[in-house]
Amino acid sequence: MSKLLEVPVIDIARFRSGDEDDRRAVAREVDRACTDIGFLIIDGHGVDPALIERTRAVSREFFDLPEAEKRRVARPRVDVSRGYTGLEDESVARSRDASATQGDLNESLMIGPVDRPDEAYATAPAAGQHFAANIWPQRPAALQPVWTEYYRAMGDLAATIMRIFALALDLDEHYFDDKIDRHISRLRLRNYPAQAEAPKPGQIRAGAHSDYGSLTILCTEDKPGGLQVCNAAGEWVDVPIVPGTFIINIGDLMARWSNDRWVSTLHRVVNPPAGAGGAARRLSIVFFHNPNYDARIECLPNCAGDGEPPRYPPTTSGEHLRSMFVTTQNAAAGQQA
Ligand SMILES: O=C(O)CCC(=O)C(=O)O
Ligand SMILES: [Fe+2]
Repeated sequence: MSKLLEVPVIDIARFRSGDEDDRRAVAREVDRACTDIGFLIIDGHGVDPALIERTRAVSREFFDLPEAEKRRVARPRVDVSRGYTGLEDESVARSRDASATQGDLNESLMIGPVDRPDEAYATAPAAGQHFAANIWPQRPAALQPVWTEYYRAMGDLAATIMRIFALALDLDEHYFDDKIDRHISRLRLRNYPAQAEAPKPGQIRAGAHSDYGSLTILCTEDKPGGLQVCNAAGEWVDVPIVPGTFIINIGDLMARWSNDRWVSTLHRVVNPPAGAGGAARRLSIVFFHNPNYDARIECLPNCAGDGEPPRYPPTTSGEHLRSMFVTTQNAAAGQQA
């Protein structure tokens, strides 16, 4: 079978409520998408569209506030991935290429876990800053409750997807359950403003990068200047926007777990064409699902074999993520990690 070169749409309702054959059929489709392109679009996910709309509305309201007010909830340190990051303060491409210095043309606000596990676990030395307190803006007042609800909904959806992943990797469906039950995921809203001035040479909305964690759940909108992925033929292809769906991609930890059977694909967000005007403003709701900080990330038992040794040294979710967070921040460059 030739490789998929475009991102496929997969209906996961058949996994959520189907019989054994349906569930395995979904897992096979997902395995192919993760092997060939690392991205898929999911339909039939069961998330309430009204919750998505409310999340979008409160977030847009936040980004419309004056810059000085947004800076009041600024990200405090490079290793604390919470709060507001301004336009050009970050270069995600640096996660893969140390020489990439152009600031990304988006601003963002992010939170981490909204439900704290027991205190000893949350404050253990290995927990680092992964359970740092969230930094909530005062306005809009509805942002905290709405984002909290959205974060929980994404945690549940990610748990379902991780079960599909387990089946797709020929593991017990519940293999990942105890590795994600205290997940250190982040919810990040990215606002890509319309571009009144031409970007600098080489500067785009989000530079080429792969995501760092287990999987990402993206809800975006159909605007000029969108998401592209680099397929197995080395071509940048647009990810289609299908109303009512989420875009899912696997992150580096899933690639490491599967010993590169699955690909953590390079992707980027390109600029709108010159003259696109105000219509080019784009808002993405990005949920980065990350396993428990102490989850060991090492080649899965069935992903290595004769002639196929493990390609990566073992690490933990917490350590891998910390090292990626600190390499991509411009505003805080030079600050201690
Ligand atoms: O906004 C998008 O479409 C993608 C953003 C992204 O890749 C990221 O935040 O990691
Ligand atoms: Fe990304």
